[in-house]
Amino acid sequence: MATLEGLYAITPDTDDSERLIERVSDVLPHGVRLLQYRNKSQDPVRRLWQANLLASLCHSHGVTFIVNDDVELALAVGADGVHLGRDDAAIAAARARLGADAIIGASCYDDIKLAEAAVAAGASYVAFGAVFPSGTKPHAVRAPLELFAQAKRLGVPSAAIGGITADNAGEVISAGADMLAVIGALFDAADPAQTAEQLAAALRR
Ligand SMILES: Cc1ncc(COP(=O)(O)OP(=O)(O)O)c(N)n1
Ligand SMILES: Cc1nc(C(=O)O)sc1CCOP(=O)(O)O
Ligand SMILES: [Mg+2]
Repeated sequence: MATLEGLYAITPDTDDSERLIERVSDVLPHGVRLLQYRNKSQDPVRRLWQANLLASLCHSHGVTFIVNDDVELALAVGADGVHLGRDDAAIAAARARLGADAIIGASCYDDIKLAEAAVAAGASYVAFGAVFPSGTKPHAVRAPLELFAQAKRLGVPSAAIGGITADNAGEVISAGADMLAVIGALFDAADPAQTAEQLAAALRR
C-alpha cells in the first residue's frame, strides 16, 4: 500500500503530451511521492494517451499515480487511485467501483465536516485548500491552516493545496499537513527539479 505523505505533484493542463512527459520526467526522481494527472481541457482520447504514459512513468519510478476527476480513466490506465471534488463522482460510488485497495482522495476545501463525511464514505485522504492564493485556481476558497490540526482526528492523511511554494511549505507542514500538492510552483519553476528537491527537503525537516 502506498504511503500517503510527502510531495504530491499535479500535472499542468496541456495538449503537448511530449512536453508533459518531459516535464514530469524531470521532477519525478527529485522527491515526488505521488503524481496526479489533472487535465480539464483535452478530449478523452488524448487524456487516455497522456494518462497511460504517466501511469507507466510513475510506476517505473515507484511513484503513486492518481487520476483527477475520472474514475473510469483511473481504472483504464491502472492508476493507484482517483481524486474527487464536489463536482465529481461520489466517494462511496468510486470506492465500490475501484475496490478496497484504491486510493481515493477527497477535496474538502475549508470544511472539516465535508472531510468527516468523506472519510465515512471511504476516502483514503482529505485535501484542504486553497491554503495560499493560487495562480492556477485564483477563485478557490481560502482554507485556514488550523484545519490540518483538526484533521488529525479523522484517521486519514491530509493534503494541502493552493499556492504552495518552497518558501511557504514549512508553514503548511508545521500546521500538520501530510502531503503538499503543487502545480504552479513546481512546473512553472525555472528549475523544476531543484524546486522539487526544495519542497521535498521542507517535508523532511
Ligand atoms: C490533492 C488535490 N486537492 C484538491 C484538488 C481539487 O479538486 P476539485 O475541487 O475537484 O477541483 P479540480 O482539481 O477538479 O479542478 C485536487 N485536484 N487535488
Ligand atoms: C486544483 C486546485 N484545487 C485547489 C483547491 O483549493 O481545492 S487549489 C488548486 C490549484 C493548485 O495549483 P497551484 O499549486 O498552482 O496553486
Ligand atoms: Mg475535480
